[in-house]
Amino acid sequence: MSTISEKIFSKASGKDVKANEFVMAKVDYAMAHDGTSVLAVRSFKNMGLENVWDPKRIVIPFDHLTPANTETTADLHHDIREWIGGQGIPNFFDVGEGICHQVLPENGFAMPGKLVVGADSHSCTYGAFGAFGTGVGATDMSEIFASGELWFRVPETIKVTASGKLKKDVLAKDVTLKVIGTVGASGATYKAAEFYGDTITDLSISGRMTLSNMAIEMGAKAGIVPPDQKTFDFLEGRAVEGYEPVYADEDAEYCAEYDIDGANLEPQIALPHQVDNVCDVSEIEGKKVDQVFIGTCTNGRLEDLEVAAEILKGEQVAVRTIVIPASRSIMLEAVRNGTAETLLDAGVTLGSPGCGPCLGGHMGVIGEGEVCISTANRNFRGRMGKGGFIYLSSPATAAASAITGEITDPRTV
Ligand SMILES: CC(C)[C@H](C(=O)O)[C@@H](O)C(=O)O
Ligand code: SF4
Repeated sequence: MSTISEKIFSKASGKDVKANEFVMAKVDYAMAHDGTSVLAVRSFKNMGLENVWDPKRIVIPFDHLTPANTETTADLHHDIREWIGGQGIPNFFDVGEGICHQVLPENGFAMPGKLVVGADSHSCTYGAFGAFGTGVGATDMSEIFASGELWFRVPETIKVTASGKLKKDVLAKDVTLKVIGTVGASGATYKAAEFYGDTITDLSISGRMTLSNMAIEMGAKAGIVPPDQKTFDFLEGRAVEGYEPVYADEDAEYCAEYDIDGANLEPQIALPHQVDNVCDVSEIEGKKVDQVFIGTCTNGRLEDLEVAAEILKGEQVAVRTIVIPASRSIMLEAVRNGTAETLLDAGVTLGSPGCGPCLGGHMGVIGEGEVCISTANRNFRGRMGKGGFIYLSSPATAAASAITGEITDPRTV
């Protein structure tokens, strides 16, 4: 009678464990990016350590401030590159390769049954593949760099079931926002979520990543989709090693259960400045926007760019619209299949793969009082620029709003 998390932690700690037990767990893959590796490496060196536990199990993508925005960033990138070279870490993804949470799955590091820990809160994205993916702080990451292990309290699990076929232009992001609006921004604090129901199994891998990615926005340690044939097909020829899918037992214990009506779901939007401040897009249609941003580890995948291109085809954007593919391979595919051309024809600014303006560092920061509709996962006050207002939506709603210059239900354009 175990949940997926209890089973993964049992395997990772070598003993049968239940929710709320403390365990020392062996980490399968450890990730830090340009932002957090700086602190993790500093802490690693402060411990007087020389060599990491296993270079092959560490993955470092540069994505947050790439290409470097200031001399300070360039210097930090330089120092980390040197450290990576010195440690012989083979899985280094430099400027332009993409966002960590896209790069790891694309390169087969996110696999069913594995414990994948990242020094970034959205490491829960790997749950889309049936892994226990979770974020930790940079100093915890330095412990993993040193020993390959970290202590955890095995989380209790909430069960979220979404049923019914989604209507046209209602996307994975709308399901995700509905889940967060229902559970609340702290409704799953220190718990894991497991996602069930035909709405979820019908989602593409990309859509499942959107859902798992935002598990942390309801406080969850992990957001796990049980692996199925779609997962195995995606991992075929990609997984870096063998894996064993893990499923919950029929009589697994959940601390709370939520049901989502997928069939009657409308396009959703999160209003400033809280991610669970969610309503139907139709309720706030007409609100003027200054900028549209389509990208991030939540919605910067090919499918998202294609949805936007389909809506923008033959149209012109009314406001500045920034599209940033989540990885180089996505960008390449978008160039090859004409998606990039359609977007550029419509007046879009195409950015190089990475986090872009998601956390207000560069490439589309907004000004005082400005409104941005974004496909990202967070709309905290000041996140994309002091005094700005962020609305979170699907790429369809964002693209429709780009045409009109105001928040627009994608079914009306
Ligand atoms: C910079 C990093 C630590 C941060 C995170 O952990 O989430 C960032 O990726 C974010 O989305 O705010
Ligand atoms: S795209 Fe945004 S949410 Fe995702 S890792 Fe980068 S900064 Fe964090």
